[in-house]
Amino acid sequence: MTTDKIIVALDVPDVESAIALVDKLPQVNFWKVGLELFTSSGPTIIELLKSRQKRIFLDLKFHDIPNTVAGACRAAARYGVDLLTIHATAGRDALKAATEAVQVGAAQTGVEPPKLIAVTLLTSISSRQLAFDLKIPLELPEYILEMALMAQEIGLDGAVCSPQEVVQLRQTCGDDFLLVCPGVRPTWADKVDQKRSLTPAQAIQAGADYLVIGRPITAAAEPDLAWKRISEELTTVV
Ligand SMILES: O=C(O)c1cc(=O)[nH]c(=O)n1[C@@H]1O[C@H](COP(=O)(O)O)[C@@H](O)[C@H]1O
Repeated sequence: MTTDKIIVALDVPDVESAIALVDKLPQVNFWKVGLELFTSSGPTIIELLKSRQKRIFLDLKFHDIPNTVAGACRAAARYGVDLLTIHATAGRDALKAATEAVQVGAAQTGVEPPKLIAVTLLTSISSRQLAFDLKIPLELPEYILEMALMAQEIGLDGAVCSPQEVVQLRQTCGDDFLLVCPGVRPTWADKVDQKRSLTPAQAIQAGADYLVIGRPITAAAEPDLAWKRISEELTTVV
């Protein structure tokens, strides 16, 4: 089912709000725990999601020296989550250390290692910001491709990119490389801080493996209605 490709971002301040949302949307099978929720509540939310048989994307976007990243990846992999993020800009050595560390961590608790995916360039960054603020001299699509190819060469399972880059990355990185896309906006939702977005139907059509959607659902007056509208949109995708 196409709705299995939607990961809903649990960007809420505490466990109580998170679980209220999870219970309000029983049809959602894949949830993302990110920096806000994990920083406020720690692994409790992981246990609660697991007890409800949910899949989990632990989005902690590690970005540090290889030794520190490896330690964090070992710890995260012990939880038995499905997806885990690291910034590609942590560099080649940190990415390599992370790929080894998730195997070690998972083996320590006898769980499946998470798919490790590299954030290529945050979807809140525009071409202009890439050039003028970050001083990256490459064109944005080329920069994203370089980040994804480095991650793939090192052995990561996939990349986080905006839906606008999916066609190019799919062509170059092939079908086995996971492409996880935030920055997804139905036509009726506000883009807010997302700079490189497409609609859910366009993102799936482009070839995204997963769509990460937060506020269009979680900040809606009626989250279940928002989910239903997105699910209906996706039924139009062939
Ligand atoms: O790694 C991510 O999930 C991520 C990467 C990125 O480049 N952009 C991005 O928005 N995200 C996450 O995706 C979610 C998007 O949320 P909404 O903008 O509310 O749909 C947030 O939880 C972000 O932390």
